[in-house]
Amino acid sequence: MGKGRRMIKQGMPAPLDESKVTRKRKDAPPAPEAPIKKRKTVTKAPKKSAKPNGAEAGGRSKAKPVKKVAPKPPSDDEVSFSDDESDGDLENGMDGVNVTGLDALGSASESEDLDELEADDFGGSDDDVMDSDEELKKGKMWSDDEDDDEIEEKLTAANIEGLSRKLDMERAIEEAEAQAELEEAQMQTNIAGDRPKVLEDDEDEQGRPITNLETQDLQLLRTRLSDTIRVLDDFKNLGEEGRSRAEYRAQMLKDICAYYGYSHFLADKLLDLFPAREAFAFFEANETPRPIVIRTNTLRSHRRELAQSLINRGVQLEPVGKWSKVGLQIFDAQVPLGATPEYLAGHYILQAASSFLPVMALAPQEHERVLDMAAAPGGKTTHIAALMKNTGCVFANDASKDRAKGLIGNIHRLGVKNTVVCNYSALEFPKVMGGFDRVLLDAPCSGTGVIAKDASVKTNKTEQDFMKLPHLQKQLVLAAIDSVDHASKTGGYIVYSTCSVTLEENEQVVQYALNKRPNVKLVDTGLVFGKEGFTRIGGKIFHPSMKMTRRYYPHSYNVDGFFVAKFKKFGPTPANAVLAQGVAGNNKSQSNGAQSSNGTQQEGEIVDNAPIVDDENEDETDDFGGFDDEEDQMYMDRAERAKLRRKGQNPKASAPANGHAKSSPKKEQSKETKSKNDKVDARDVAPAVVVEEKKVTEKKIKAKKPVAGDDAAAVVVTEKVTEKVKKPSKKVNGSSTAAETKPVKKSGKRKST
Ligand SMILES: C[S@@+](CC[C@H](N)C(=O)[O-])C[C@H]1O[C@@H](n2cnc3c(N)ncnc32)[C@H](O)[C@@H]1O
Repeated sequence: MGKGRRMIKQGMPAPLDESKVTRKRKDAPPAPEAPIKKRKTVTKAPKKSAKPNGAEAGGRSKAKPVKKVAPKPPSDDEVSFSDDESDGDLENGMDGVNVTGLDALGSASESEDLDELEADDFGGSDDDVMDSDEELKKGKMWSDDEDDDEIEEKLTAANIEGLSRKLDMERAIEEAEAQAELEEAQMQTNIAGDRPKVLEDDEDEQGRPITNLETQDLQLLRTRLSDTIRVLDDFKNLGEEGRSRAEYRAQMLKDICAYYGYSHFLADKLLDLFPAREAFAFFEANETPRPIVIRTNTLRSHRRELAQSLINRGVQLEPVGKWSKVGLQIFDAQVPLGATPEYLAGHYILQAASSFLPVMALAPQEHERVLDMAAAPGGKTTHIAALMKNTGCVFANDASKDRAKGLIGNIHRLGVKNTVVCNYSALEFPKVMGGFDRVLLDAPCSGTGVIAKDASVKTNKTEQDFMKLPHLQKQLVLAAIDSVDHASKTGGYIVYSTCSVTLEENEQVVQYALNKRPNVKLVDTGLVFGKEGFTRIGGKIFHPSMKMTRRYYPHSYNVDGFFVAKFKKFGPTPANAVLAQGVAGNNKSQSNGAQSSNGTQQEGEIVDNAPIVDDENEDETDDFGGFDDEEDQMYMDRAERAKLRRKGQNPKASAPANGHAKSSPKKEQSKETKSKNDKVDARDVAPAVVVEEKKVTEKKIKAKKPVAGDDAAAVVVTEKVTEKVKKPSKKVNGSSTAAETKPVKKSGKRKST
């Protein structure tokens, strides 16, 4: 038995061991009161145990140590949003999609329910809790960005005292729980090596096994679950004769539904992701809340100063882990964390640890232009702005006007000054604006990674949701890719993230993007922990580079379930992208594509088409088949003439600087002898040409739907907005394309010097 999950450090844990899986607290014996150094703030009272699915565990009367109630903070993402937010706000394809109560969306967000702060979660004192003086003196607790020499004991002394008292108390509770569990296991579990009798012999008239086990008998259900897992772990030796693995798996599925209260459909989907034992750990971890974490807002404070202030207010905390320089894990708070003076002054934001990860992967740089496509309530936007030190420009967009209000609130509270809030469906990008150095798409999702926070996900997700949501996510990820400037000097990156663990919303979406956009490739996220994305699972095969994506699970890292993928865009968006989608799957190479193991293509995984091309061998093929050399040359020549005119020279009198004669020598070249390099030049030069055509206009950045009165005014700025330049139709592969648009360089771009 381990310590309560709220005490387990977030980040890389020890390998999974069932004995360490948090026991359901309903099973916990009454807390031994005597050995505990009782603190005034911790009240103990017997509490009725509850079924994991939320129902009362009938008749079971085991008491458990009762929670210390911390005042609930006005969770930053909940304050301003109504649950009944109209779907009309979520345009384009969101209708009828059962997105996890948007309040819980983005584990992301800061919706930890502080009422959950229970005393019995503060257990344990295992090694990974850094609380010793030794470590403190070595300066291990505070991150590299802080001056180690200044990690004074005075900062931590109060904290340590409180922590160690709590640890003593929790250790006693955990030991009692562990002992009870051991005794129970000895009584009820088959002795290792025996073949457990798990499957029922009796069958009903239709030949289905009759389950005699009362589903209400949680204890027996749990025992059977653990026996089933033991058999599945060692089927050869422990499986009953004449029984198949599938039968055991079916039994496990049934028991999981009964024990944890999942729909059959969702439990089946989640079970498919893991080996049996790990699946059990996953379901189990979803029954306990993740630790409360705050992110220091470095625009207004330093982590050390913030920690000191909160410790002075009686908050027990420590750095979230070495992987973050700004996170603080809260173990106990005697003040409402959402109403401290530090909170109100914007020194921190309540934010789940996993929500740091996409922004860390995005790694925005100072002076860049960054788009956060689905930004509300702004946990990640404000993190991005802080990393950029309020320089450059962040466009924080959300389709929900109500949620955008919360986003604006957070932006103001945290002192963010480089951000423009907009209210579009992200599907409208890059039409609204393009050419970003980096884009974050923290996509709307089913929330299967945040079940601990929103248990309704267990039952309210339907098969339709897992069709509609991925469909939207796929469209959004293409919009994200198309909004990035592949030629950005500092960036050219797209990060896609969800707080879901399903394949449909993660690897399949990423694979779809790879298939549809051969001008992107997956790159390392730079995150120091996380499991590799799947390259092969359940008959599905994904591109080998998928292992560069990262998966996070509650049972592995004690963080919300999460997925992070990082793309690098290395070529312009194919002019014929839309056409390519139309004819997808017909032909050509599968270099980015996925195939099922039997070689058949699967929906959303396969499609196209053009091969991936590295920057280096861009000259090998015209990947997108959409460049018209003559037309490009015309633009280049026109740009050259305009440039000369600007310099006061007569373009007719002098030859263009690039050596092309006015009449374009390219026209004289035969198609066969055209250099492929010319095409690359054309791509590079084309945007500048458009600038010459003065198609960039000065506009008010569209807070199309004004979002929040006075607040909105503060974040709406005047910017130069990209406009599209209509290009004439042209032939691609012999067929006429629709009139295409060409992204235009924005002269308003504020670049790093
Ligand atoms: C996971 S939440 C974003 C959390 C946010 N990134 C944060 O860290 O606070 C997903 C968001 O997507 C928004 N959304 C849903 N559909 C959208 C669309 N088509 N375009 C833009 N935003 C959308 C929802 O309103 C929701 O706020």
